[in-house]
Amino acid sequence: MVELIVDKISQKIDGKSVLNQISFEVHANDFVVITGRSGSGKTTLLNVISGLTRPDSGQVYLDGQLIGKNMQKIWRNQIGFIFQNNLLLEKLTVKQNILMGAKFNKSLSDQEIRDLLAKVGMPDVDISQRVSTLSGGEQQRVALLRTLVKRNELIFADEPTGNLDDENARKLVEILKNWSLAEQHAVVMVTHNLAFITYATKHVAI
Ligand SMILES: Nc1ncnc2c1ncn2[C@@H]1O[C@H](COP(=O)(O)OP(=O)(O)OP(=O)(O)O)[C@@H](O)[C@H]1O
Repeated sequence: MVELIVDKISQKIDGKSVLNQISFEVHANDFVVITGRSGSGKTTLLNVISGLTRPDSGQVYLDGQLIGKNMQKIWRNQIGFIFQNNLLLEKLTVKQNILMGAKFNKSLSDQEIRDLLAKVGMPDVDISQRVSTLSGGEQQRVALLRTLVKRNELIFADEPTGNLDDENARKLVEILKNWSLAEQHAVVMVTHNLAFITYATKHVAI
C-alpha cells in the first residue's frame, strides 16, 4: 500500500513565497483534493511532490524513500498522471490508446476494454474507431482509462476536468473516486472547483 509523506514544503518563485510549509500524508484509499485560486501554487506543489522540481525546503517521501532523482522507474511502476490536456494519439483507435497504458502491465481483451468503457458511461462506443471522432468529454474518459489500466497505486491529477462541462466533470471525478475505493488506491487531485471537496478524504487548501 502506497504512502506519500509531504513534509513542510516551501517554495519561492522569483522571490515570491508560493508554497509555505505545506504538509500532508497520503495513504491507500485517500482522495486528496488540493484547492486554491489561480496562481496560488497548486501546480507548483504537484510538481514538487512528483519529483519534477526540488523545493527550497521540505521533503517528500514515497514509501519511506526520499523523492528526488531517478524518478522514472517510480513513475512507471507506482505513479500515474492525468492532466488537463491528456494527449491521446488522435490517429489511433480507442482500443489502441487504452492498450498504450496496459502495456506496462498486461494486455486486455476486447471484452475487457468494452467493460471498462461501460464503467465510464461509454457502453456503445466502437473500440476500433479513431479517438479523434469522439467528443472532448469522451476523449477525456478514454485518457483516464489509459491511466487507470496501468494500475498504479497512486495517481496525480492536475485539473483533470479542466475542459469539461459540469456534468462530465462530476462524472470523471466520480470515476476516479470509485476507482480509488474499489482498488484501495490513492489519488491526489488539483482543482480550482470547490465542489469536489465533497469527494475528499483530505483537503489541502493553498
Ligand atoms: N516558471 C515560472 N516562472 C515564473 N513564475 C512562475 C513559474 N511557474 C509558476 N510561476 C508563478 O508561481 C505562481 C504559482 O503558479 P502555479 O502554476 O503553481 O499556480 P496554480 O495554482 O496551479 O494556478 P492555476 O490554477 O492558474 O493553474 C504563479 O504566480 C505563477 O505565475
